[in-house]
Amino acid sequence: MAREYIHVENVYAYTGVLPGGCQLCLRGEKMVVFVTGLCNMRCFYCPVSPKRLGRDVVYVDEERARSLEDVVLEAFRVGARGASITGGEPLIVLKRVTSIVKRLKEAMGSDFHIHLYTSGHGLTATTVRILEEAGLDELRIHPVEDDMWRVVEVAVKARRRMSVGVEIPVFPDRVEELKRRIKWLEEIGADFINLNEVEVTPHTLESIVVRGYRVRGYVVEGSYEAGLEIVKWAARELRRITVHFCPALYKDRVQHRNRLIRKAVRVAAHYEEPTERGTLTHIEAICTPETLRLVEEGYGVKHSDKCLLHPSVAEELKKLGAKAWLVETYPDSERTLVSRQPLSS
Ligand SMILES: C[S@@+](CC[C@H](N)C(=O)[O-])C[C@H]1O[C@@H](n2cnc3c(N)ncnc32)[C@H](O)[C@@H]1O
Ligand code: SF4
Repeated sequence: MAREYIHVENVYAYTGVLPGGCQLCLRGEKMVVFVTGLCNMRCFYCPVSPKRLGRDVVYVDEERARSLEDVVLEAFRVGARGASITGGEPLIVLKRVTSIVKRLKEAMGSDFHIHLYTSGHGLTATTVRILEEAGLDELRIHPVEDDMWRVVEVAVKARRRMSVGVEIPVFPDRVEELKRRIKWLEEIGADFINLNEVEVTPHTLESIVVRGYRVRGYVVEGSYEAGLEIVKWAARELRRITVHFCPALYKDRVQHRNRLIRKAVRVAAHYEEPTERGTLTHIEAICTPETLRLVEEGYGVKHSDKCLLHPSVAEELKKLGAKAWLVETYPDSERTLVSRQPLSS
């Protein structure tokens, strides 16, 4: 009998039980810990920004982290209920990964769900145990070369409680090969495979196109249809393994936006208003006796020669003819500017 198959256009398609990490990610409750930009692979489709790839730097969401405590602080700040650890190749800095996993579990509680991405390069039964003992909940392997698929079997055999699966971009000319691989994954007892719609960035465009793929917008044409076909096939043919397809539009629009919204709501200062896009707005006004009065009444703060005020006083400022701007920023610690418009317009 065929299994249930769930498809919400541009959100997801899956059969089986969604991996724990994906369930939290759907709600924007996972923070992303980029543990190093170092990587010994050279995937032609690698989406990691050239600003990070090859550099041994740590970021949490979009913030640079310089210590373990920076990572924990961000988890508290955004109210994360889990984390995904990625890179570069996280296993190159295994010690850093285990310290982060242990510290996050200690600070956020044992229910805080942590998954790790790896190409599997250098992954052995010992590494799997080390990761599991640190508290890792889920391992997602991206076998970059044909002979690296066997690493998945090593991990499945070595794990005791951790969930182990594969996560790879799905190229439209590899559907039949992937079906064969997924059948094998089910046989060896892997828990899931996540198929990503292939994303294209300005720095991978050329290397993707020279291999004969067509690009539409920022994805490889046919990747969406290939992902859906594989999920439908798995619902019909397989019994146990979860097969999940994650469209790029969903990742970009929903996942990222939900994460920003959660962060904006948590970090907003008393003069900032979170928007439904996950940004923050405030009013920047030249300090005058009137705007300083609004500061004293609790609507804002004085910042050098400017008053930063809550958008709820916009109408009053317009009536006063105050020189002011409506400012929209991202909720990051730098408050990266999105737009700045005169209030009167
Ligand atoms: C960028 S990698 C970094 C972690 C690790 N080096 C790895 O390859 O798994 C994180 C995830 O992105 C996926 N990925 C890589 N290139 C992609 C692309 N162009 N589109 C969508 N997903 C991609 C990988 O399969 C992996 O699951
Ligand atoms: S293994 Fe991961 S980080 Fe390294 S090049 Fe490939 S996709 Fe990029």
